[in-house]
Amino acid sequence: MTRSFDVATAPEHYGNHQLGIYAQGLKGQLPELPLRYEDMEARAREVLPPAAYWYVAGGAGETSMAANRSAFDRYRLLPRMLTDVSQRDLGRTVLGKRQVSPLMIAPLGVQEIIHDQAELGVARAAAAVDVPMILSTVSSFALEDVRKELGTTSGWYQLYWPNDDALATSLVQRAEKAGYEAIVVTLDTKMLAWRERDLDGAYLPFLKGQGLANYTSDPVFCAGLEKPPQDDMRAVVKHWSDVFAAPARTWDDLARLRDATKLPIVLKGVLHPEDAIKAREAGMDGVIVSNHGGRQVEGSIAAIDALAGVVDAVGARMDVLFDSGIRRGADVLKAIALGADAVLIGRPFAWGLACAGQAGVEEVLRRLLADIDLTLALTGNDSLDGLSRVSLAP
Ligand SMILES: Cc1cc2nc3c(=O)[nH]c(=O)nc-3n(C[C@H](O)[C@H](O)[C@H](O)COP(=O)(O)O)c2cc1C
Ligand SMILES: CC(C)CC(=O)C(=O)O
Repeated sequence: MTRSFDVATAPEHYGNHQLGIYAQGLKGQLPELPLRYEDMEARAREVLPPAAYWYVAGGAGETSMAANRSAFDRYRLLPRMLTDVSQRDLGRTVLGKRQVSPLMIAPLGVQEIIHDQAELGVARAAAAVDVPMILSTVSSFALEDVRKELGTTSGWYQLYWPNDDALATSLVQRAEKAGYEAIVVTLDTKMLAWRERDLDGAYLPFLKGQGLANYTSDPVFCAGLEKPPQDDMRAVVKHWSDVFAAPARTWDDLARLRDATKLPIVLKGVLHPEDAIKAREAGMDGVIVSNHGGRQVEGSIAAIDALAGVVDAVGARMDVLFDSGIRRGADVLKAIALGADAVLIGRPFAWGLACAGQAGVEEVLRRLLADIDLTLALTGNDSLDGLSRVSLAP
């Protein structure tokens, strides 16, 4: 068996020198990035303006966000002993392509509020560790520019499906032309939820024109403006808010989107098994089980609790990915044991970006990979593909 995550990419942290991790102290590698997730978030809170910090940290209320974490504790790994774990394989096959690990970068909008490098820095970090990146529609740099930074690493494009079909087609076809390998359509954000943290500070970065690079670089979007975007930002924001929300969309509309691109389409924000079946019937290639990190429906089911139901409904026929609450290696193993093909990393990389830009994101991903690998070995497994529900306590 070949080891697909090459630890040689992080020899000073890891590899066959695990004792070295402790001797050296990972903190010394990047002092501005604390090791524990909570400390990393606390450091990000110190460096970010309060409104930006809360935009990332906040949810629609607090309980679903908390449940995304506490629900993980109800699933417990059941380690096995005396198996040969000298060679380990962290690879996963997603949409028919082998990835070196199960990690993907989740689509996070307006990264310029976190760090000047924004999506360009994240793409460079993703490329350094070969973790595929999903780029948000509401990004701070145009999708073509971000794609270039990824080099040979896979990129997927996340579509916020506008109410204008011509604009949707234009965005999707630009993504296809730029070399993105799949389209992710986010379903759970037909409108922004009641988010007290942002309402409190009257903070919505898009209303200041942030995160609109994919729109202002789009010919169809610009055709709806009287002046070039740089000459009238207020008109850009007004037009954006007119096209962004599409509350009337239903499953029937997917056929037009399916016809607009040859790329595989993955629906993000699916929690109900019957919606996963509808996705399959509509010719979709995968679903992402997610509650948007607790940012949309306060009181919703914890995402990890929705995973097994969706896997049982469609897992044999389409890819099922997962996000919302992944913070450490054990979380990744649990999601895979429950049937996820891959997992998306959200807020952890945002804190890495806030604390140390590209280097911070890279470090977050490397640490997570090291933790996944160690947890895999210590549970007696030599490959993530070998995990199943028997890897969890009954
Ligand atoms: C600041 C922020 C911005 C986000 N922007 C988007 C977005 O543009 N498109 C999207 O599909 N999801 C977006 N999400 C949701 C993430 O893709 C992902 O579902 C979520 O972060 C998972 O939760 P976790 O980060 O707590 O693990 C955003 C999340 C955050 C925190
Ligand atoms: C434009 C948005 C709705 C961005 C987003 O997905 C989020 O803030 O959660």
